[in-house]
Amino acid sequence: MGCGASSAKAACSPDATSTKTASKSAGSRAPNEPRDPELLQLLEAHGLVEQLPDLQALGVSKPAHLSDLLVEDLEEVGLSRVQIRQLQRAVAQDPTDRSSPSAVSPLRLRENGTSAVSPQELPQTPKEFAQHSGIVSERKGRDTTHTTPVRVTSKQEDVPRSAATDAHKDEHEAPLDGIRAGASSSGSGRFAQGYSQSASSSVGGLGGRHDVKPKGAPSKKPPLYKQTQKVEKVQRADANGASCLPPADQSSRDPGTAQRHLPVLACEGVRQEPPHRQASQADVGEAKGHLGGRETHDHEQIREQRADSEDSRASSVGFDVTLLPEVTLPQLKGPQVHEANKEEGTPLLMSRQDPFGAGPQPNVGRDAPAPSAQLPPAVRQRLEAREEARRAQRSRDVSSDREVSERVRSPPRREPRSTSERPSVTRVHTGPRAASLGAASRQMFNKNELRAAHRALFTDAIAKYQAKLEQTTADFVVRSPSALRSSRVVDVYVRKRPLFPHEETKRNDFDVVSVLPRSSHSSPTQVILHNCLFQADLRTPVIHHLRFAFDHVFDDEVSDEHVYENAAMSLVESAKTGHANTILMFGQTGSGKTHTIKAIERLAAHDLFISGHRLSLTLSVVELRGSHCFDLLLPNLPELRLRELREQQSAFIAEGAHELHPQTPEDLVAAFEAARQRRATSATEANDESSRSHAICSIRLFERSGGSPAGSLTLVDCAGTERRKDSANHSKERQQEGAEINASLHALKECIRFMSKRQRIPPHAFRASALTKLLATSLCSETRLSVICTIAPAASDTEHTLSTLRTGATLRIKGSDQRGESDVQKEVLQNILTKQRDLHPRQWSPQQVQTWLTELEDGNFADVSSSLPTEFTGQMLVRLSEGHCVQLCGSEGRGRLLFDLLHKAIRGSDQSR
Ligand SMILES: Nc1ncnc2c1ncn2[C@@H]1O[C@H](COP(=O)(O)OP(=O)(O)OP(=O)(O)O)[C@@H](O)[C@H]1O
Repeated sequence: MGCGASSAKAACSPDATSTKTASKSAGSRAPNEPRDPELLQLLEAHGLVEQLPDLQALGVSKPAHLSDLLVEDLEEVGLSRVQIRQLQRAVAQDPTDRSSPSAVSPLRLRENGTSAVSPQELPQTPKEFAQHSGIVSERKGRDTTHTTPVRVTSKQEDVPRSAATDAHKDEHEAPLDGIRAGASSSGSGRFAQGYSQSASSSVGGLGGRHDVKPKGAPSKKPPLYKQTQKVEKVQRADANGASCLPPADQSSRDPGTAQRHLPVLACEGVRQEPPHRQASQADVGEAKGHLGGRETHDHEQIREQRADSEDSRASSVGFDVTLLPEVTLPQLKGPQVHEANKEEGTPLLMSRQDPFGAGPQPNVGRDAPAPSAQLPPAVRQRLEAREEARRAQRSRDVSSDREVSERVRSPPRREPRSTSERPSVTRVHTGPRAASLGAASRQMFNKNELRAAHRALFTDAIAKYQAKLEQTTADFVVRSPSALRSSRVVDVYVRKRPLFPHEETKRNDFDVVSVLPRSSHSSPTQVILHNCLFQADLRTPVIHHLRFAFDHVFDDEVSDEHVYENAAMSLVESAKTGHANTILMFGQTGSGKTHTIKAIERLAAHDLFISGHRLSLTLSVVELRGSHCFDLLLPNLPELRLRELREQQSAFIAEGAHELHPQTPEDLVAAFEAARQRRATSATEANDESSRSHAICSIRLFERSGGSPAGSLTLVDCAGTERRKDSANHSKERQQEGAEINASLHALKECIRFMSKRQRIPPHAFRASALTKLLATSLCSETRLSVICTIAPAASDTEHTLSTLRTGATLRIKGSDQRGESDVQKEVLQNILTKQRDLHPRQWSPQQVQTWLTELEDGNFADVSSSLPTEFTGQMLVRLSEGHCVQLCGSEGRGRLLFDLLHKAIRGSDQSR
């Protein structure tokens, strides 16, 4: 505490009256008071006789009084820490002092406000005691024996040992003894500071019991600053079985006399109980009695063990230093404490956040000294300074936060501006969003919008490229059909449909697909997709000319018959000779799959019956919608189950599919048409009559004579792959349909990838969709498969066309380039912005310099252009001096004229900017 003997008494006493009395009492011992032989003996034993007068001046007349003094007081007298320590032990072990029956605690006297009260004069019943103390409020109600807790300051050493023992024997007999036994030297110097006692339990007749520590226990205490944590530990240990708190309602009745609770920690440290220790033990004992408590023997052991361990570490004096602050009881309700004990088993006192960050602290009352007050002054000052700095920092933070929040709530007012003054951008982003402002303010362009916007630019470039291609086709390395055939997985054909007028007019679309070669005497096998793009600056157009090679590429002008003859007829013939063949239509929605397969069916129907009466055929048509399979040959469209054939691995059939036996080509075509009519279609953005399902027509051929199967032809019309824009305005069901279509086509592509890589498709790839299940036999190597990829030529369909071409190319060549294209040429077009503006002469390219010179003055300077090096740029041109010009032109007059014209052009360009 750092206060002197008397000041400590004043500071630590709970009420002013008792404090004054205590001070007076302490100071009433005259230095020339008759010397106590025991005191003299004690001081002699420690070589401290010389200090006797000083000690007497401090009010010490017997050994027990030593315990009333602060360590600082003893140091002032001239005692070293070691001597104080030894003295402390001696006093604590002095049995003679304890056994003095006549001894009355000076503290008690002080507390009671009398200078000398003999034990006989003390109240003998709780009620008397309460009335005697003068600070007890009458308790109304049933339990009138309970009083407001009283601070009792009688010293243990003043209490006869027999009385304490009696209290043990019979708690109800001697409440006062119990008080005495539990009384502490509270408020009397540092030795005893803070040790006050709850007398309520003993006053109420329940307490009086206390534990006496066996003699011989070590009595060292740790240094003060080390004991803060220990306080809590010991308190918890003591609290396990009992609460030393009195019923809260007692203390709450009189807040003005709120009792300061005696910390249990005070029990620690001395072998033969010093007053505070006994007081606290009495407290515990009383509280246990009050709560129907248990034996404290275990806790005693714990404390002893701790004291032992601390003893080995402690080096400073721990004579009777108070560590815990006094606790104001009204804040704690008895039942709460009881519950806390039951639940956690430890906390007697509710903890609060330690202001110094030293962990949980006991819950102290408002008028109780803060825990830091118990620390040494130097430590306390340090902590207080630190806390002050923290508080200042916190207040600074709070004020800055408040400023910010006020700014947010009420932004600074601005004078309203007129409409004309208003900025074009009204929304201002601040803070983190400002980072995205650039992106937000930047206009986002759609690829197709850019294509359409610069249609003329791109079509010109494509036309020039096509013209150039006509000349250089021979230079382009084209794999011969025979070379391709050797590595063929399947036959892949590409059919380009014409660009519809409405696409050109409405969407400003243009044709970006070129089929090569264009000569009539060789069949086209290449297709070039002109992918028109803009570079990242959105100013420089660029065209990627992607070239793909296929077995045959059908231009938009070719007839259906031509397509059939080149892509399907061979398979029809092959089927008639006993082979299994499949023609698969693949492509984006609206690209002409149905259109093409319709023509093939019609033409194949005739071819199939050409063989006369030798063959008969059956037809089944099923529709795959998602994972469902429906029979298209029956009007009610029954759903069919896909069953895996046992005899053949990864072969599925639509079980129970209806089979027709058309006898004539017309019957067959009529059956095809009927099935197509039943097929689910709907109008989409890309196609007015878009197929929303996959259709599989299976034609099985039989020998009429024996009925044995001759061959088969499977015609598959896939639903078109869709992009988001194709289904942007679709209903939820339609979008779901589109998702299922894309999923099944994705499964088909996976099978195709397997085919191109290792030929054998694993079963799990077939099982991924109903489409691949039914196509499993067709995708096997024994079956001849022709895939006709249909593509739309519109620039807005570029991405989709590219995907189709890549899939087809992958399918065609085993181990082909992963992306499918065999050649890519990138053509960067002139920057659209620089073209619109007049280029500054220094930006001219060598060609532009040549052109300018050639055209200047009607060709008057054409000879100059030929004399310049080919890499002569505009940058070099603008640096020409007059002398250079004269030199180049060969005459002074022409030279000066050239110089003037050049600088006229430069000035004109500067002015135009
Ligand atoms: N080569 C072509 N010549 C003329 N018109 C064509 C050609 N190919 C397709 N068309 C027309 O384009 C439109 C869409 O064709 P089709 O229905 O065959 O496309 P699709 O690929 O089957 O589309 P979806 O996958 O949505 O069913 C039809 O009106 C069709 O007549």
